[in-house]
Amino acid sequence: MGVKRGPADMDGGRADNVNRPRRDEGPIHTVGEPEDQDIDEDFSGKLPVPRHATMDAVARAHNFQRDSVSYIFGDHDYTWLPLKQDHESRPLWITEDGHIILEGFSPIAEKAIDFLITIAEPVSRPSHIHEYKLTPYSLYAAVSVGLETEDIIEVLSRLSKVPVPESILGLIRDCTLSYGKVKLVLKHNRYFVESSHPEMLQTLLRDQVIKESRLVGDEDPSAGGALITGRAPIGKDLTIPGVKKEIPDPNKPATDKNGKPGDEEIFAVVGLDRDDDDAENDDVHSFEISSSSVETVKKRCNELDYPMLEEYDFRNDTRNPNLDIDLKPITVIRPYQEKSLSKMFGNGRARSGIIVLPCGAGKTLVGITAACTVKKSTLVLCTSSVSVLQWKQQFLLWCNIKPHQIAMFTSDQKEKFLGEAGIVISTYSMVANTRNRSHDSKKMMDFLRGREWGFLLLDEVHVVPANMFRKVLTTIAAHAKLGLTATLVREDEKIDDLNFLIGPKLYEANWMDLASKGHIANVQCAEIWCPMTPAFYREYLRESSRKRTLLYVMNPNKFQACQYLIRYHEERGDKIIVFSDNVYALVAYARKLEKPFIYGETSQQERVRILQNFQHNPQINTIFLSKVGDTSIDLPEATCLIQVSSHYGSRRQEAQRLGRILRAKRRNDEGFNAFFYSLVSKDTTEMYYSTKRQQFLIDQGYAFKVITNLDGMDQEQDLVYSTPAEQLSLLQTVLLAQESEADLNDDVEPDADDLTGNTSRRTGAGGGSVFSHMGSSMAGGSNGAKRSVGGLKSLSGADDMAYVEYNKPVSMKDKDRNRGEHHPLFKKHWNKK
Ligand SMILES: Nc1ncnc2c1ncn2[C@@H]1O[C@H](COP(=O)(O)OP(=O)(O)OP(=O)(O)O)[C@@H](O)[C@H]1O
Repeated sequence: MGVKRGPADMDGGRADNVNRPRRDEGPIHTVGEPEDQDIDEDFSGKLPVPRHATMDAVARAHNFQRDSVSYIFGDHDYTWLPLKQDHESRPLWITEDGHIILEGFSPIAEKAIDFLITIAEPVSRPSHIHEYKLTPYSLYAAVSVGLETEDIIEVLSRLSKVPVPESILGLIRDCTLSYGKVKLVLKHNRYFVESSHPEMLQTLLRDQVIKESRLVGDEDPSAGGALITGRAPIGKDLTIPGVKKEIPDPNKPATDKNGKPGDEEIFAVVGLDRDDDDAENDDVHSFEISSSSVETVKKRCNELDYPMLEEYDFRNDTRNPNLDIDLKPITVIRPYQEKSLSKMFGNGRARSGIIVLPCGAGKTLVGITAACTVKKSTLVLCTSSVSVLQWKQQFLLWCNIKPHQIAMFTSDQKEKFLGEAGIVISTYSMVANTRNRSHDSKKMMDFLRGREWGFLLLDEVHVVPANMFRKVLTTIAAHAKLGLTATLVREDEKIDDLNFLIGPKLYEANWMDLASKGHIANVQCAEIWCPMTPAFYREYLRESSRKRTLLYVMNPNKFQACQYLIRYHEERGDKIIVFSDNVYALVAYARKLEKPFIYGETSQQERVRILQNFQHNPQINTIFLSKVGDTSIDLPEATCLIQVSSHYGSRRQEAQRLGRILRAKRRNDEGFNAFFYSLVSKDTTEMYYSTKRQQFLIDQGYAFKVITNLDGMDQEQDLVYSTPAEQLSLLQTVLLAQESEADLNDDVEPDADDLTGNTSRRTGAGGGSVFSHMGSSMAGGSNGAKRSVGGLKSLSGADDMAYVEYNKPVSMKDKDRNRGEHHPLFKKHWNKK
């Protein structure tokens, strides 16, 4: 996807073109800017022929005339689609390949967004135009949260400016008709494939793979492998009380004459749940499978188009003892936290799946509230022992659990809870590790393995390798699983694995939406281009690739930009975190600028001392952190982040880093903005990586302003490395440094679990959004970067920038206005103020 390019970078001979980011790779591209000339020249007025031949044929059949901007859209020029007569009152287009383009400014956008995130994957959500994609998984997720085939089709038709293509209708029917009819149920520590449609089970059993996974004999030897038949569990009293479902008329406009939302009943299907009337009266049939083949069977069922739904009827589970746990009366969950949980507990049972919330939006409390709802023994798995401790503290903070009911299982602590039910918090590697277990660990594993867990809470699911999940899931028998993450992106493109290992994505919050409502901070993002000094650049062109990294990170102009930004923001009263993945640079910068720093080898005592000073001492306003600070450091005082070196093209790391300032305490102060700067050495490979890294955040609607010249820096006194002699001495030091100093993978927490593997050098293909590759004019203003000579004052909102619109202070009233109906399960925890 993206901007179509002319033959092989025709401007390759330009002097400033060394390692220039490709135009179609990211935000350093604004349609209409002089830099686009090469594209115009390339095409010399001729319009490119789309690669998608069928699409083109259809376009021709519709007498479609391409216009002067068609080339920007390439294959994604859908202007030929026949519009309905009253299209202006409808907010979206849907294409044959399942892309949905939504007008974010439509009066019914908010409701349409609720519907779309339930049925489709958000691809890109800048302020004015959103892009979504329908996929089989997103449709499974829609069914699993209660939507039905015809509801999806009808609402989509009502909202669409164009007729919903036949291929999409087919996709929706194929993916939704059989989904949810077959369930995976855990009973008495044994797994059963269950359905009220015996013919479906018979079909599955005709498959060789499933047949081989079946355990025959236990249930009734005389039946010779016949299905087990019983009554369906009754869950009716737990469903959301009657929202009347009326099938809406697809031809009725979505808004009324005044452009206001028309009849709201079309949206009633969102949040509506399958009623279990049918199931209640039905017999259910099942067969047993072995626990080791659960994953194989799930995968096979997906392939056979009978994806299994995992639900846990926890209220009717009398076998597993209840856990006396509830949120404290003072705990108040936020609207989006409630919404995400209502997707999980929609029909009074617990569905397994993944909830995606931005960094700092309170995933921990979502997990804890889910545990308080299930009220059965819970196992929480996180990525490091630091997080284990934090989870325990958060449980004790938010709910009434007694300390003896909550146990930790790490390399240092191997506790069991007292009583029949309780909570264990551990790390993925403690549970997945099979080698060299100590005696205590073995005993603890027997404890974990020997019981049924009501609830398995999986933190930071995006970082855990699929094979580690497999080990965990085959070792631990859990009824309901909830995965939590902020960034459902992986550079190794293994996200789909999570769908069948954990379950579908149940909910994904919109970052911009939460920022505009004051739940996370507004952030101004900027990429600062620091020219390499001639001497550094000469060596950069000459050196091997590893040394090159050191040269562009240690560029004296970058040092100066960093120093200047620190001064500027300290004077404004900001608290600043400077990130450097490269430890050599981290130490060099921090020492030169006389600031404290923390990296993998810093002792726990020293860390605590530095962090406490940063939080409470007005003299310590800047700290330097290596990647050990990417996650698990909660510093709500921080309001500015400067990145001097980062981990290649990792979109996830960029988002996690941004997360450090999203929780800023001052976020609700009038006009408050947090700042996120990436310092990038110009004309080096760093620019390419930087562009890749920003992709995820751009898809969330963040705008990266590219600043090519920091106003006022040339008049600044006492900047470091300001004389040629100092710069030369720095260059010599860098040239004498070991090549290994350029490594980014050697900085590990002493007790960290190596979960990530080495995905660092792999860079993902980006988010694949049509809009993220286009200029701000296309994406509604807030997407895409604008190259400009920027002053810092203008960055703080003085200029007419796209992101000024996020500066509005948010009153509590505004926040309250967005409340809808509450789910009965969480009503008592809902904001009582
Ligand atoms: N409902 C709430 N009421 C008050 N404070 C809340 C609520 N939800 C979350 N918080 C606070 O927000 C902050 C961020 O929460 P948390 O650490 O759970 O975020 P997170 O989503 O896990 O972030 P990350 O992905 O960066 O780890 C914490 O200080 C937490 O106490």
